[in-house]
Amino acid sequence: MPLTGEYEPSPFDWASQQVEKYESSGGTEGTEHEGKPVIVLTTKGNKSGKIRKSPLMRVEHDGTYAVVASLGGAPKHPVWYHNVVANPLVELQDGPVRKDYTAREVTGDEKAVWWERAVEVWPAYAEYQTKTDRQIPVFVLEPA
Ligand SMILES: C[C@H](OP(=O)(O)OC[C@@H](O)[C@@H](O)[C@@H](O)Cn1c2nc(=O)[nH]c(=O)c-2cc2ccc(O)cc21)C(=O)N[C@@H](CCC(=O)N[C@@H](CCC(=O)O)C(=O)O)C(=O)O
Repeated sequence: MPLTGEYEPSPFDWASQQVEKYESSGGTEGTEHEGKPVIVLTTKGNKSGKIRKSPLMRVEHDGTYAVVASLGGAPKHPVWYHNVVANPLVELQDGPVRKDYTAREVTGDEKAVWWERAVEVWPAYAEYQTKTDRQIPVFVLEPA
């Protein structure tokens, strides 16, 4: 069941413009960042109830995805993290395919496996983690 509510574009112009290009092209344009694949995560605002969309690096294994709340190694989590914690039912668009997923934050060995997969796709994640004491969260998204 798709998330419903009023869509509020990100105030980060490059992010909202990438979402716009991604969605208006049916997932055929705006699907990369520095040559690497990107997905669009749709979440429900945990305070406003608005629909929020975040382009994120694509980390996938056997039909399961992971999203990494890195925000470039900033001291605080991206706010979409709090949306997912509050409302684990999310949507993920990968190219032309958009589906519902249930997100859960992973820890320990399971996180280590997904972190390795994430760094393989986007090595900068490892660098981001060295920039902050914050443990960069990873969610695994399983088909809802
Ligand atoms: C700027 C802020 O965005 P954010 O949710 O913190 O997310 C910041 C970034 O993570 C987000 O822009 C990502 O898309 C950036 N980004 C990546 N960010 C990552 O964290 N990981 C990635 O792998 C990643 C890849 C990526 C690739 C391409 C690209 O263009 C951007 C990429 C934002 O949207 N703030 C809104 C509020 C958004 C919101 O969700 N509000 C909630 C309340 C949230 C709360 O305060 O609890 C609500 O509506 O209820 C505002 O200030 O009005």
